[in-house]
Amino acid sequence: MDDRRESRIPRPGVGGGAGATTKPLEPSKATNSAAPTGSAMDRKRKADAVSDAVPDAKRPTFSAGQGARPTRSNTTTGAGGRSASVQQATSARTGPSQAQGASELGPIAEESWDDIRDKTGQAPEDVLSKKVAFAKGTKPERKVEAFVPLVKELKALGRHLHGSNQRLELDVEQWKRHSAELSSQAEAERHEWTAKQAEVAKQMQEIRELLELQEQQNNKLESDIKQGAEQLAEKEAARATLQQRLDGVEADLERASKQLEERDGKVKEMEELIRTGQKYSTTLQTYNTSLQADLTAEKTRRDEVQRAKDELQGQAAELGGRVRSLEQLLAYEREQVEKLRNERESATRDIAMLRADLDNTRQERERAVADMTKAKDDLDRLRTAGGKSMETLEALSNDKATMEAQLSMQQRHISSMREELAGAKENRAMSDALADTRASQITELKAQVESLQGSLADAERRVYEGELVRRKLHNIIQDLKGNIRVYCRVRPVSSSEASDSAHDSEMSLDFPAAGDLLGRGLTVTVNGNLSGQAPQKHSFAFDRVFSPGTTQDMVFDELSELVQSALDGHKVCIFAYGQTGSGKTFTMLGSREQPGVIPRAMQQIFTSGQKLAAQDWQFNMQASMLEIYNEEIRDLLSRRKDDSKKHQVTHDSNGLTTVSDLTLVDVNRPEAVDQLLAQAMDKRAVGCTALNEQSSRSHMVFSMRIEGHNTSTDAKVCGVLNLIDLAGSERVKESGAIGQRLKEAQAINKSLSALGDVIMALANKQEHVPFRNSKLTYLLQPSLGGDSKTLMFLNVAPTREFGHESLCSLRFGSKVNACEINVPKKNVTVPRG
Ligand SMILES: Nc1ncnc2c1ncn2[C@@H]1O[C@H](COP(=O)(O)OP(=O)(O)OP(=O)(O)O)[C@@H](O)[C@H]1O
Repeated sequence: MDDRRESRIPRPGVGGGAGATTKPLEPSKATNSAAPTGSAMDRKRKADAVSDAVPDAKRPTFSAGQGARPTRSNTTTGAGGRSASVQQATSARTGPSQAQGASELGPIAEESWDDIRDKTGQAPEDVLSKKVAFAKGTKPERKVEAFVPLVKELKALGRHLHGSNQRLELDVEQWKRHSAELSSQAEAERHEWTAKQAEVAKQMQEIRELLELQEQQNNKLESDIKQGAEQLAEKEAARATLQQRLDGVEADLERASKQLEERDGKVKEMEELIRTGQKYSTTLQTYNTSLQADLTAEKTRRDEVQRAKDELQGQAAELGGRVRSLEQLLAYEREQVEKLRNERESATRDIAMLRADLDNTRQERERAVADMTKAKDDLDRLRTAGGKSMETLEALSNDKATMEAQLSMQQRHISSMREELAGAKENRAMSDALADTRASQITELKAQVESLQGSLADAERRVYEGELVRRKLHNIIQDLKGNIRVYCRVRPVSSSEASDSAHDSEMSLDFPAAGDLLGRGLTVTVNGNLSGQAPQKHSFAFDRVFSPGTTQDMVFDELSELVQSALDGHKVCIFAYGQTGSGKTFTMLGSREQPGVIPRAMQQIFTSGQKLAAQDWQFNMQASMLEIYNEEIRDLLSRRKDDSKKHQVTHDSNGLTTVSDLTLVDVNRPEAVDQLLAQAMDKRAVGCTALNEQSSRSHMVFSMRIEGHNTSTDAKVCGVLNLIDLAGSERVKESGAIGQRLKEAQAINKSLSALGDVIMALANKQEHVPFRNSKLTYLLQPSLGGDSKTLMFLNVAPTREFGHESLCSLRFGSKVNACEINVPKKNVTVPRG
């Protein structure tokens, strides 16, 4: 493009007319072209400087950078030529005037300024400033002569200047033409440029758009890359965390395996636990499939267990009977053996006597035989002597006959004795055999008795285990159902009720003696409202029913697992509800001789905590105690005398409750809790009512926060145990309350009624549950509507006198039992690393 433009630019100079074209001018060439002009040209230009000064300055100058414009060096390139042409042109145009001047001045006018300058080396200024001085008396012709060279010079200079002027005018014209040409070219080029610019602008726009697109894509790519990098970093972090966890798990595994090695002795126990856990997990899986089916299955199983239990108990009773009859048989057999042994001994004695008799008889016989032989000998001697008298012979014959009779008698006797002896021997053999048989029978019976005793123990153990399984399954079902558990406890008839005829001490409650509802059901009989109306029976079933004979120990046994779960990180809430004087305080606090749930729970928590220390668990426990009296919270552990502070209840998102400005005491042994309880009981509002000498006039809340940390696994648990003794509901009319007592009773009844409303709303699954209607319900909110394991003791008085109150309480208990709360949740943190 530049080349094209340069080629169109006219170049003034020698042979260069207005339309003449020149070769494109390259800066290097332009510079080089100036060089060969040599110093002579430079000198000439210097000499021209004065004459050319003005016109040259007015001439357009070009620079190589402007392309089309010839540079000064360009003009220099053709300087010689241009000067010559200008001179020629000038001389051609100025010819007449010069000729005219020559004609006036004669030969003076023929010399040109260039010649003068070359000859004299003068500059125009030198000529113009020349002064001519004459000595006095110089002749005018001399003076004229003196002026002639100066005039010549001045004329030559004048011509030169005129020529220069004409040359300049020519140049100006040329330049004007050239300029017009250039302008049109420039205009064309400008159009071209504008079009090209537009095109370029369009292209630029396109490029810009492309760039923007590219930019957007780049940005997108960058953000993708950034995102990818972030994801990568996240993944890397996750991987690192997982690696850490893996390392941690590996370390844990290593530690665990070491611990396993160390705790080899506990393996059996753990295996047992694992087996039980597997059993539970199988059962739980079954339960998860269908709770209802599981419930039925559980009922069936429980029935089966119950049947099995009954059967086993029957078997046990039967086995016991059999054992007893076998023992009797054994005693009889022993007697028989003893008898036979005696008989055998007497037979042995008889045989010895018979043997002695036999020996005697044998000796007598031998003697008789000897006598007979002697008599025979005598007879023979007498016969031989022939002379013996007939009398002697007869006498001898008689003797012989007698002796023979004696002999045969003795022989008979001997044979009978022999028979007797054989019989006795037989008897003895028989009794020996019988004794052996009896002895083996006795051994067999003994083995039987032992095995029966074993199976009896086994059956008893199975019954016990079945009962344990039943209870555990029941607990699991309760947890799965998320119900509030209800244990009903009936207190015994008090001595005053029994002795005072003013009281109707007849029992209003019955308990099933066998069957499915054994230990779970009860029936209340209430007198008809109208006189003559028959008493009415109402049956109820709860998670557990404790009849009046149940000891504190037995009651606690039933809830110790629940208490234990507070150590495992659960929130546990146990509260006692019932009419005044029904045994709530006795159940929760008890007496020194018969401690209740709170002291026993503390004992268990501390003992279990100590046991768990062997497995590297450390526990930190904090207790607080408050009472809600006339709808105001009071700190029972505050040591301030005038504790008029207003306490506010707040619940956090984890369901943990905080009461502002409440005294928290670190406890690490049960005795410390005993002291706190004693201190709190001193402060608690208690009064005497017509129905209870030591009636609690406030709701008392004992709260213990248990934080556990396993130093080897870094696992953490945070459990809460809330144990609450509510004030008793009462009929104001019957309690005889007036004044302050009346106000207290009204506040108590109001808050209990608010509790009833909350329970109803929960049971009916209402959207709004009015927890905020009383301090008590607001405080219990996480236990009633949250994820606590909650148990309510329903305390009931046993006699007909309180039949109606008992019926109300039992109905309320049924409602509570049907209340569903969230499934209890453990608050456990297991380390990630
Ligand atoms: N299971 C029980 N065995 C023996 N005595 C009991 C039993 N339950 C309650 N009692 C006795 O009955 C009386 C009233 O019991 P308690 O004070 O515990 O009732 P309460 O429900 O707390 O009454 P209130 O609501 O008025 O405070 C007490 O003397 C207590 O010792």
